Amino acid sequence: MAQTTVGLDLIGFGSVGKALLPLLHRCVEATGRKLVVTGIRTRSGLSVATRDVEHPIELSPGDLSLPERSEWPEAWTTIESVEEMLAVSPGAVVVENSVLDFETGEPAASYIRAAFAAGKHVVTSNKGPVATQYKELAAAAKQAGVGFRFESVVMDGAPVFSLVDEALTGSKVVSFEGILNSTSNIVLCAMADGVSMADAIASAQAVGIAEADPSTDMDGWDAAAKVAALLNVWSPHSVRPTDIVRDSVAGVTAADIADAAAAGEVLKVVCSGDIATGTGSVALRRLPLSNPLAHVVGSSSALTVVTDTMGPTTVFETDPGVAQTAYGNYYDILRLIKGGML
Ligand SMILES: NC(=O)C1=CN([C@@H]2O[C@H](COP(=O)(O)OP(=O)(O)OC[C@H]3O[C@@H](n4cnc5c(N)ncnc54)[C@H](OP(=O)(O)O)[C@@H]3O)[C@@H](O)[C@H]2O)C=CC1
Ligand SMILES: N[C@@H](CC=O)C(=O)O
Repeated sequence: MAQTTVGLDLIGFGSVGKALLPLLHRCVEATGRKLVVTGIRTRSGLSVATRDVEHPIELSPGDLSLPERSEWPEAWTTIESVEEMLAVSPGAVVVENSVLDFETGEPAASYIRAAFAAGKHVVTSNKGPVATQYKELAAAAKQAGVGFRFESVVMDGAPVFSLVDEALTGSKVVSFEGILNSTSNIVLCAMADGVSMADAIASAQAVGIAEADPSTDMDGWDAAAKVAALLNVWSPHSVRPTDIVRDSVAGVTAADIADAAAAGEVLKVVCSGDIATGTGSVALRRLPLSNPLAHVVGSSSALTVVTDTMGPTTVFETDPGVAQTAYGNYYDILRLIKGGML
């Protein structure tokens, strides 16, 4: 019989992991199931698990810190590794929100494999595993009989994978094109308003949207990881971010932006992919104002998916922050519950 309370083991507890907590209470009304935290593993901060789903991990509301050790319920214990958390905790779902490694997808991909081996479902915002090892991970999840969901990997909580899976079910994707990296778009827009590149990067960091190393955004790797993830999920090909043709915005100057503006154009980083060939690119382009992508500003994103049934269908996401990424995690957990996996 389905458990009333569903435990979540959190790997990574940074901007996104923290933003997930305020959403958890909604689940009871949406599904009749209670979501609680049963473990948290970070690299250098919180590392704790409970042995009992009825004594979940509760953090101080203000600073999200743990209570003093002497006040811990008996069921709580410190953990030394992700593997130990998976073994100790009764959590049914692992929420993987550790940092992006666009070359190997590690260690996140290994954490996800360990979760599958422990019989746990996985939801993740981390592009690395989907961009580098998607087909292997999907096969491992299938073999273990658990769910593997990753809506936040592209465009945060906006429906991208579910658009094709659910709304456009029965359709085949032919190609896609869009603006998928918020940080570089924030920077290009701010520079057009006279802000320096360094200050613009700092503002993307301040809202928690830049990667841990912002050069991952500026050099196009985050966008290449998103293009690779879309190709891996929608095409028969297996690609990696390093296969995606990629431009950097690190060398863009105020003069480049002013030149484009003088010609009635806007500089944008445009991501595209072709399903038949499994090829993709992240290209710095001058777009005329007649192109709808020219009007995607700040952290906003847009993706046009061309399918064999509907032609182009476009999703716009306006001014997302980490709350929208966390919503993607929450959405994935709800889909596991509503799909009968939990
Ligand atoms: N922020 C956003 O808007 C979006 C983020 N994402 C993706 O979500 C993921 C999380 O992003 P965000 O929360 O912003 O990142 P943060 O940098 O804020 O947090 C990362 C967390 O991962 C932990 N961590 C790092 N390395 C390891 C490791 N080897 N093992 C276990 N934990 C580790 C960190 O621990 P410690 O603090 O101890 O170092 C920290 O708790 C990333 O993969 C990112 O690409 C996707 C869409 C949007
Ligand atoms: N660093 C990323 C965060 C979301 O994926 C971005 O800037 O788009």
